[in-house]
Amino acid sequence: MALNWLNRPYIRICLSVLAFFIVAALGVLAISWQTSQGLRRDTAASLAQSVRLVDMTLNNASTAADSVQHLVGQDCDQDVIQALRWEVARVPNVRTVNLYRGDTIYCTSLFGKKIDYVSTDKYAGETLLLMSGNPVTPGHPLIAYRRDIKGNGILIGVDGYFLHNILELLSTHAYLILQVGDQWMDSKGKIHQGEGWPDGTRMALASARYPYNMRLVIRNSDQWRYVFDYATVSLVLFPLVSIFIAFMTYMLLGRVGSPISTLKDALAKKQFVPFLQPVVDGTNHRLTGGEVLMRWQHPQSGLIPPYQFIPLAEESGLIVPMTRLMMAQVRDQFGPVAAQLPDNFHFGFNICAGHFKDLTLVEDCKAFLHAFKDKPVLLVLELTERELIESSEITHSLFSALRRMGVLIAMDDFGTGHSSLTYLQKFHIDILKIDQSFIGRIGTDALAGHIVDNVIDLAKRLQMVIVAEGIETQEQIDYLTPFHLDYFQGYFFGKPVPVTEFMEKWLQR
Ligand SMILES: Nc1nc2c(ncn2[C@@H]2O[C@@H]3COP(=O)(O)O[C@H]4[C@@H](O)[C@H](n5cnc6c(=O)[nH]c(N)nc65)O[C@@H]4COP(=O)(O)O[C@H]3[C@H]2O)c(=O)[nH]1
Repeated sequence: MALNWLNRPYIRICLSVLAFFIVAALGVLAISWQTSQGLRRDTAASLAQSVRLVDMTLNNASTAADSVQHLVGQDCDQDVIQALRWEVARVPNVRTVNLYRGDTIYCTSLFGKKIDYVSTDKYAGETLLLMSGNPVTPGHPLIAYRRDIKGNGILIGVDGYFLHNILELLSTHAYLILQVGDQWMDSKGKIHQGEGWPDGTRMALASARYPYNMRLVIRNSDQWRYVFDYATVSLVLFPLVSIFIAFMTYMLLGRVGSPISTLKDALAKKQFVPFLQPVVDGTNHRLTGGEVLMRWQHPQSGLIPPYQFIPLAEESGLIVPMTRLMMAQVRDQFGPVAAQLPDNFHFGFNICAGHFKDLTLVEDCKAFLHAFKDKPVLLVLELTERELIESSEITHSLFSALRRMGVLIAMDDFGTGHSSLTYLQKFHIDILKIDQSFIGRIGTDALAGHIVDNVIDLAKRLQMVIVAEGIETQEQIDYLTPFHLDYFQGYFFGKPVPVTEFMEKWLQR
């Protein structure tokens, strides 16, 4: 019961929403950790790969330089020009091969003899220069490779197309650039000067062979693109898992948190079953009826006695449908074998104040008696003295309707409560059931015997049918016999048993 508050709708909704956000947050954390690790790994691999590919491209320039190195300082005759052109044709990625003296180019593969100025001081590490184009192909980027041999040397133009292809291919999840000195090329092949890279996490790798760096920037947009590309399943799965967990939380709180919901569930599954205890004639001890006592046939805990669930059932109002279930089960099981019941057999059902709120009780009693139309039985409704029924218009019309049908009313646990004579008369009580606590005192001491005598005496004066409950010993029977009570009930005659056992033991064949 202490956990009942968990069952309140808004608490259940709040906790379910909380469960949703906790699982979703864990999911977001897991996805972002997983993808950021993956992204770092992939971009580091791209960086290393880009350096390898740019090195390979520049190696071609170096190979071409090796081949024409012996021509450095020679005059620019046809053989030299031919040799330079031969390298352009032979070596991949190489666009031009030129010879220079000091700061002047004097022999080129493209134009043969040509005088042009070369700004040797702009070369990074005296080896590489990024250019956005040359006079022949302006706007077409290239990288110049220089090999200097004591003031003279070779300049090789490497096509920027290959380089920006490398950048483009390897920059799927980051902004990748090739940096030479203070110039850099982006993946579109555009040459920039100075800083100006986008914001984000930066990584860099320098070539071991040539004076350039590959740099990359992981932008926020890259992170998201990576998440959508590589964590699609998790992105779909985590919200679904979160919704499932929230749903389960809601359902479990509904069950675990509330014993009332557990009772409701048990009622829907018809786990409440009737047990019957015989009621015998006070003189000849022959079977005259049976009291229907409810048991909970729990799938895990086994048979649960009424004191563990009846109070909550009464408090929650569930006792009404539970009793209706008892009546229906007894009706359906005994109806077909009614012929085997002794004449005027009575069925006693425990009824609490909650039943007297509307007229469905009348309908239930009518249906019950109808099932025994070929071999009529008596129906006794037992009201406990501890919980008195309030007198109202509806209770009076209910009692009148019940009386018209021949239903008998018994006052259970007589002697323990506070029912007055007026009360007993107002509700037309037919039967008094002397509480077992009085019967249990028989033979214990002289004072106890005195109290029992008085209760029996009071019951007799009220001139009602009397039942002595809780008879367990022969001594109690011997004590009660001279009082000529109408009925006896107790373990001495029989304990409450399941319907089938009751039928086997007590019904005539
Ligand atoms: N020690 C001892 N006990 C004996 C003896 N003879 C009978 N009893 C027990 O006394 C109780 C008699 O029922 P109750 O006074 O109506 O008291 C019932 C009744 O108030 C309530 N109850 C049981 N079934 C229902 C039901 O269907 N509806 C409602 N509203 N209450 C029920 O639970 C109470 C307890 O039921 P049970 O545990 O079945 O306990 C039963 C029965 O097993 C005996 O010789 N010695």
